[in-house]
Amino acid sequence: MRIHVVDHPLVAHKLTNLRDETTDSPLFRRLVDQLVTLLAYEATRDVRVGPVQIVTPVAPTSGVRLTDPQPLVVPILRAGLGMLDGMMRLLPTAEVGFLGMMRNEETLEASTYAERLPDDLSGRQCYVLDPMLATGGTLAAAIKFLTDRGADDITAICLLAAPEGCERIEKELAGLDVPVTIVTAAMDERLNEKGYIVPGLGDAGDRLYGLAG
Ligand SMILES: O=P(O)(O)OC[C@H]1O[C@H](OP(=O)(O)OP(=O)(O)O)[C@H](O)[C@@H]1O
Ligand SMILES: O=c1cc[nH]c(=O)[nH]1
Ligand SMILES: [Mg+2]
Repeated sequence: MRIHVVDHPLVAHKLTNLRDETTDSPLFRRLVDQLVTLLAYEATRDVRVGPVQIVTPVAPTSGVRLTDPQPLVVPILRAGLGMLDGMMRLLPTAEVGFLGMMRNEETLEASTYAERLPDDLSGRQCYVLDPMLATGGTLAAAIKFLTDRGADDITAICLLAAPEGCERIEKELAGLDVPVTIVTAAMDERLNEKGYIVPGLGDAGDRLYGLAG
């Protein structure tokens, strides 16, 4: 598993504002949108392209275009939905599959409550969107879901990651012969006793959409 922490002053600036507890939901949503576009630029460094011939108004030339099958973007509901528009701005021809997952806040175990994905993901580059990689339970389950469908190339874009969660994913994916890359704006210090990322930004879903009740 490869972990790429994006080191860029604009990312750091926007992340600081995102973390700030005085940032309200409308600004939080805008910052998530802007951050994901910056992270996606790094995350798509290996997106598959193939050569094409075109003619400019001046002369014929060669270039590249994204190849089929188009990449699949998979936001993890609920909070990952806040990252979808920013990702699609960069990859407008991508297809979108959905996974609804929820972490039990007592046991910290993730469960899946919704799924709408293509049946066969072999040969597809999959980009999973989830702002928080905390214990890693949610992302590990999502990656297994995708590999069970044949995905063979997975990149997860997370705004924040915790070292404990990355270690867990590494362990759970040992033996899985699929390249997995995690792209994040920051590797935070640790988890607290409630499984929240420290310093983190609180509950991403609640800050995007309000309390789930
Ligand atoms: O790494 P983990 O310990 O599994 O935690 C991370 C998950 O927790 C949050 O989702 P949550 O369950 O709060 O659902 P929500 O997006 O609907 O708020 C977050 O959006 C991640 O999906
Ligand atoms: O810090 C955390 C951990 C899990 N989910 C969140 O939204 N925030
Ligand atoms: Mg939540």
